[in-house]
Amino acid sequence: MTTTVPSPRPYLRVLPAPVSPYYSPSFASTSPQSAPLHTATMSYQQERFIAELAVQRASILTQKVFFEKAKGTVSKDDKSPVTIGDFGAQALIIQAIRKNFPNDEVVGEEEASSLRQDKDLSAEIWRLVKDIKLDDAESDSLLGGPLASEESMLDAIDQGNSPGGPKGRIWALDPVDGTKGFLRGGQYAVCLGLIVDGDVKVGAIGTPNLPIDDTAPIDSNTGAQQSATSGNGVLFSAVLGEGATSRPLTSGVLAPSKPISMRPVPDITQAVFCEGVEAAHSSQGDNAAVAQRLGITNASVRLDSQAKYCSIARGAGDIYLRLPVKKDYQEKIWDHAAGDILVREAGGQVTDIYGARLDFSKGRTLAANKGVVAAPKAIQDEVIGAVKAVLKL
Ligand SMILES: Nc1ncnc2c1ncn2[C@@H]1O[C@H](COP(=O)(O)O)[C@@H](OP(=O)(O)O)[C@H]1O
Ligand SMILES: [Mg+2]
Repeated sequence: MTTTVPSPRPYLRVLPAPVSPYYSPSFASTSPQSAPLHTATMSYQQERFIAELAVQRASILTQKVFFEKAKGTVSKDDKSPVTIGDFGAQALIIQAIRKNFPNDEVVGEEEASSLRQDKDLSAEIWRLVKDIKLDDAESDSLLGGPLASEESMLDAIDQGNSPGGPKGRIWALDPVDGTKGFLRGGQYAVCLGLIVDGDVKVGAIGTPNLPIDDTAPIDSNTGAQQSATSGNGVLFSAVLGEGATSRPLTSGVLAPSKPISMRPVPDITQAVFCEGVEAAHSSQGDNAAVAQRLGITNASVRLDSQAKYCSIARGAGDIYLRLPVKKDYQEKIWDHAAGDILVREAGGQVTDIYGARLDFSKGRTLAANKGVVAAPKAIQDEVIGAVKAVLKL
């Protein structure tokens, strides 16, 4: 690295450096107006830091809801379950973005119209949201401190209404990705990505139910039987050109981070592939046919949410297959932005079924792509070849 690293500032709060040689602190400025830290090799550090803290704070809320029995489920128009976790986490994260990057737009999964109709649910979410804070006061105030009122919470949720597109700075936010896993008691993820002029630059993902140990093996039960004291929870992040990291989720200052990378796959038949739990979201039959064509004998690891991207990025799996079930389904940018940059910065490729990069410039959906295939760079072409053969592309 050739740039001068700015001296640590008072707001730069991470836990004490471990003995590990991997320690790499985040840098941020107190406000977007302060002296820019952006240099050729230090770009987006402030965005990464705020994204990590915001995801960490929202994860405190989702974990609280996760361990409560009644998750306040209502139905959206598309009948997918929405919980108080989704709404609360979206409000908290958008507040943090507005505080630090007031001119940025947000493409958020949720909108508050149904909440405005359901006063009881709105009040219940507000009771929860108003008490959520990082237990480090400085970190919390960097994110804007508590929201002022129930109305400001609803307004924050509605600020996730950007149409997206090819120009400007747009955050893609999935406050609780894998809602079905969340309700089932399995994997879910709090996901935030920054897209600049159509290209993902920053990603942060909180996975409260993944093991902290990057080398821990995963299987389809990973994340089941969570307890409030099981001590799991990981915060992943990446910046374009700066690599990918993981660190334990905490309830205050950021923990020290470690770099992560995909593992080499010298023999593709030994690869482990991940897919979604929900058969409606990707074709498990086609995924299996691709694996078979590649000679993979290991059973698939089924995980909800972008925990799949996280798992392959840290070498706990190798390939992520999301082959379409419905021809006309357009993947949503918030389901992939953070995972895309995480895997690419960990040494992988993320493409659609044709081998084309995901195109985040098309609005709220990946309108130019079909399905998702992610793998280490060295084997991506081989995987895409198998996908094309199976799908007869
Ligand atoms: N027919 C479909 N094909 C692909 N993805 C779909 C889908 N219907 C819903 N999804 C998306 O799949 C996401 C979950 O992915 P996965 O199955 O990998 O856990 C959902 O996110 P939410 O849970 O945030 O609503 C939702 O946006
Ligand atoms: Mg989602």
